[in-house]
Amino acid sequence: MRIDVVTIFPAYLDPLREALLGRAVERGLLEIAVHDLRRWTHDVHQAVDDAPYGGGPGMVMRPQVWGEALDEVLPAGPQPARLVVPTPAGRPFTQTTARAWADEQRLVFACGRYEGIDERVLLDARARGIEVDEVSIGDYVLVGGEVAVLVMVEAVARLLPGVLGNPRSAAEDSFSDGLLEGPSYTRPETWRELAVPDVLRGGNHAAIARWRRDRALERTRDRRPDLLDALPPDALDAADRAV
Ligand SMILES: CN1CCCC[C@@H]1Cn1ccc2ccc(-c3n[nH]c(N)c3C#N)cc21
Repeated sequence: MRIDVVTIFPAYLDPLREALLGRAVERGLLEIAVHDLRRWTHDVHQAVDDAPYGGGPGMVMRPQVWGEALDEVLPAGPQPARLVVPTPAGRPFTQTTARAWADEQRLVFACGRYEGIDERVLLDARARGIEVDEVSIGDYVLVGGEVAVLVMVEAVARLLPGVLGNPRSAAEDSFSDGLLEGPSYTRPETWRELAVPDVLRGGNHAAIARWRRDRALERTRDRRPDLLDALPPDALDAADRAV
């Protein structure tokens, strides 16, 4: 997979060079290119924004600059690509989204700032046959799209073959079965007079699996009952329903 990110703050994306993702890039498991949007300005001030038509607070990002940038970074043509535009007005970005995008050959992220990007940029991309997803990482307001891109790139990249040391991690993590993950423990057996639950030290794998499922069901019911409601009818067996 190749990932391109267009932004006026390239340094915001430096964390993509660190740790797990940095190693995955070094190993050639994915490519990441970050582009400074000001590269496609032509004026001495490198202006990327202008006042909004219709008035209102703040500024809007200019279509000309974004159009030239995306013409170069995301040329229409045979190679399928998906343009992702983070916005608080977007559809929710979920683990399901991450899984779907993990199958893409190319993802291009357009990081807006100010009040956002002129709508015609998205209309033009769609008119050129490019898939455009406007997505939000949560119901709160950020200052720009860069942090959302860090979140989404990590969520997608960790699903790519070979990126995680143990492929079971991605298969078994939170949301994989529609539930939140339960509590985890490691050594020592007792810490500040708090003991690891006996079942986890007992070696009975069936009992451990049952205990973990019960804790995941309890936590999901307590913190995210909406996830329980969204499960398919046959997702919970009698033992689950007794929790
Ligand atoms: C505040 N300011 C005026 C109101 C509109 C948004 C704007 C700031 N802003 C500009 C570009 C941009 C992109 C994403 C987000 C964003 N916020 N919250 C999310 N879950 C986001 C995502 N994903 C915010 C952005």
